[in-house]
This record gives sequence, structure tokens and C-alpha cells, in this order.
Amino acid sequence: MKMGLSDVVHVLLVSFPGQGHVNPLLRLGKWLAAEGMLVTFCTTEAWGKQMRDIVPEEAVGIGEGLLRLECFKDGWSEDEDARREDLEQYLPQLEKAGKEALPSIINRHAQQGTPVACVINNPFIPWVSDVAETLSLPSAMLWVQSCASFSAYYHYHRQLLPFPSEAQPHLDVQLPCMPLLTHEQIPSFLHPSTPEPFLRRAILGQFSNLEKPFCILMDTFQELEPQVVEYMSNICPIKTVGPLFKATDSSVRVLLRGDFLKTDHSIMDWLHSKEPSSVVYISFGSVVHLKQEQVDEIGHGLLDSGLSFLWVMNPPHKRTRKNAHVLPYRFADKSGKKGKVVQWCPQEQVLGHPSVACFVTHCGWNSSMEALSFGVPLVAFPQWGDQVTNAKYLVDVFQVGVRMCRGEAANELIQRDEVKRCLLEATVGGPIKHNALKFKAAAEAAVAPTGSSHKNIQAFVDQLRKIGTSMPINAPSVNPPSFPT
Ligand SMILES: O=c1ccn([C@@H]2O[C@H](COP(=O)(O)OP(=O)(O)O[C@H]3O[C@H](CO)[C@@H](O)[C@H](O)[C@H]3O)[C@@H](O)[C@H]2O)c(=O)[nH]1
Repeated sequence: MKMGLSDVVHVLLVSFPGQGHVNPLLRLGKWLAAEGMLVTFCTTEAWGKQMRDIVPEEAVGIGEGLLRLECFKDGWSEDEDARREDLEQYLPQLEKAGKEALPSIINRHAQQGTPVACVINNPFIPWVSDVAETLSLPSAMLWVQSCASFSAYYHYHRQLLPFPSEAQPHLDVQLPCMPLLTHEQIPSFLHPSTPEPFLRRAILGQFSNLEKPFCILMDTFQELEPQVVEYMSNICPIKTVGPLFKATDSSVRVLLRGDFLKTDHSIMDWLHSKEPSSVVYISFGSVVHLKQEQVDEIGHGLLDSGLSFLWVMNPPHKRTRKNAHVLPYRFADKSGKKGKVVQWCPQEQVLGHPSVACFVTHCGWNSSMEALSFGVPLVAFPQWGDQVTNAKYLVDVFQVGVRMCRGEAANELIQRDEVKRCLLEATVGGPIKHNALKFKAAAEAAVAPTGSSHKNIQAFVDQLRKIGTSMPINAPSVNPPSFPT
């Protein structure tokens, strides 16, 4: 007998509109769909319009289940994208609009015979758990950074340990089951001198609401951060489910994407033309914008290294009013066929390509997890936020990378000779490649059927099924469950 939509458990995923948030939540959605759930991925119209070509509003079949996109209006007009990038203004607006829109979306689904069984959000929008609570629906949260960063924010928020302050700006922080972090290695928003105190408040908002989600899913895996995961699991209902992008097969990975820029499809052909382990891949994620002088030095360092490279250089965000980067004089002529510069690429496919030798990265958590899971050595170029903490782990703890800089706060210009030295060191193989391959195997094992992340997602799915079967059609009213430990 064919199942109808009303027979499957319906999960509503609500995403903050940002690349580093959308990607992991969409990946979780694909996994839940593959496990037989009906997944509605909900974000703002302003972000969703870019996704609509690839994630149609009618449900797409994935494995045993279905995934579809549903957008809500954030109350600002289409041409106000620059304003949206000012999170201090935008987050309260998003909360106001979302708190109005979500209850009607949830009620409409109930009336249509597909009641929502659980709501899952990612950071920056903790009010989603409040909406769920008001409707007597259970909620879960997907934490999109490392468990180490989670612990740093948790301990800071609860004031459990001293952190750097105006009086003691250089204080080191010893968090439980973690290496000693210097003041430059704690998530930079927690430092008193952060130029973005608003982002500290934005991320800590989730920690003020931490008792509401019945489960905190994390895009990391047990074997990557064993001690801190174990420690924090005794305090919070944490379930590691990463690396999420590896959880579904490659056909599903490319099927539905949430990119904010259009990809250049000639990239893969260009990579096919290169020798194995010969290309340096450079990308600083979706938000970081380096100083022009630093781009010049990276450009010269690349040319001096003689290595082939693929460099993602995305345009500056509208709000910053920064100029687009300019490449050094006659850069294209000098690099010739050795180099390719693009605005955006299919990063997962690039990192999985055998031609890629190393990845120069800002150490955003998604990029870090993707590189680790493909066994690609890194050159760490962190700037701010969790990136500086991730770099500490990648270089000193996991030992899969070479450090090129200490973060934006250090205010250093990394010279071309240093760039060249780091690139050559990261491309020769040796211990960092060996370690990277070890983590690749561990990442694959974590999402394989008997792996730690797979077991955790199964337990979560079982919980959702129990909630789903106890729900009367048309009435989203069950109490939050207690998660089995
Ligand atoms: O050309 C590109 C460049 C990036 N990506 C993808 O975009 C995502 C980028 O995410 P991430 O590496 O985490 O960087 P940001 O976009 O900068 O992420 C922000 O959000 C992350 C999660 O909170 C934080 O860890 C970062 O510090 C923060 O900058 C990754 O999945 C990449 O695969 C592409 O697909 N193509």
C-alpha cells in the first residue's frame, strides 16, 4: 500500500538565513528524509528565493521520505538585502516576523492533515523553541559549530570560569576536557575587545533558551572531540550527528543545495585536468572579507609557490560597502593555466576531488568538517568567532593543518614568503596528510550504519516516530519528550 503524506512523521526545520547555518540544517533535513520523514525546510523568502531553483516547493523524494521548502516573509522588502546583513537590526525583525509566521504555518499543516511533530532550529533564532513551546510542540536544536565552541559559550554564559575581561584581557582559559586556550583562541566574540559584541549576544541567545530543546544535535562526531563531547553530554542532552554532509550519498548531496551564489560549473572539468594532489584550494567561506593588502600577499605567495590553485573570491557583502578584491598586476597572465579564480564553487565536490592537495581556509566549522571528512590537509587562516578555536584544534589537536595566521585580532599582515612556506608545507603530504586520512576514515565510520552519529540519528528518529504516532491529526499538542540517555 502506498503511503500518503499524512502517514509520515513531519519535521519542521527552521533556519537562520546564512550559508553556515543553512548548509548543516539542510543536510540534517536530507538525512531525516532519507530515514522516512516528511521534512519541511523553512527559512526566509529573501534566502529561499535563491534556493527555489534547486529545492522546489513540492516535496522531493529522498530515500524513504520527502523534503520540501517553505518560506516566510521577514517583513522587509526585496531590495533591503544590505539592511539584512546588519544583524543588530535584522535579528529583532526576524524574530517579530517569524513569531507571527511560524504558528500559522504549523497550524495550516495540521489542518491539511500533516501536523508537525517536532520543530528544529539552528543558532541565532532561539525564539523558535518559544513558538514550539506555545503550541505544545517539542523542539530540538542543531548546533552548527564544534562541541568545543559550544562548551566555551556555555561556560561563559553561565559564568562558570573566568574569561578575558577589560582588567585581564590576556587571560588564558582552561575549559574542562579541552586544551588550554589563549585569549586569541577562545571564540573571539567572547573577548572584551571584540568589534562585534552584538554577535556575542546573538549567539548567547541560544544559551539563554537551552533548557527548551529536548535534544541538542551537533554537526560533529564523538571520535573527533571525545572528551569534551562526553563532558558536555553529562550536562546537556547532546547528540553528535556529524559530519552531516557525509550522511547521505553524493547524489543526494548535489541534488538540493542552499547556495547564496551561483556556482561556476567549469570548475570540475578544470580540476579533472590536473594531476592528483597538485591543487591548492582557497576559500574563506561566505562572510569573511580580507584586507586588500592581504589578498595581494596571498596572490604573490601563490605565484611564488609555483603551485596550481583554485581560489574562491566572493563579492563583498553589500552592507560593508567594501570594494571587491583586485588581484595583483597581471595575475591572470602570470598564473596562466595553473590558476582559476571563481566567485563560488561546489565546495564538497572540490574537496572530494583527487587533484586537491590542501585547503587554505578561514576555519569556519562547515569547511573544517568537510576538509576533515575528505582527508584534505589545511592551511589555517582564521579570522574571528569560532574560527580561531577551530584553528587551534585543527593545527594543534587534530594536527591536520599548518597555521598561517592567528586571527583578525592579531592585526598582522601575513607576508608572501610565509604564504609560500605554508602552502609548500601543506602540499608535501607527511604527518598532516596521514592524520587527515585518519580523520577521514573516522568521519566515514561515524555516519556508517553502526557508527556513533548514525546510532544517535536513529535514536532521534525513533523518538520522533514515537511523538508522531502519539499525535492526533489536526492537533499539534504533545508534551516535550525526555530523550533517552
Ligand atoms: O565557494 C564556496 C564556498 C563555501 N561553500 C560552502 O559554504 C559553507 C561555508 O560554511 P563555513 O565554512 O562554516 O563558513 P561561513 O560561511 O563563514 O560560516 C559562518 O558560520 C559557521 C557556522 O556557525 C561558523 O563556523 C563560521 O565561523 C562563520 O563564519 C560550507 O558548507 C562550504 O562548503 C561552497 O559551497 N562554495
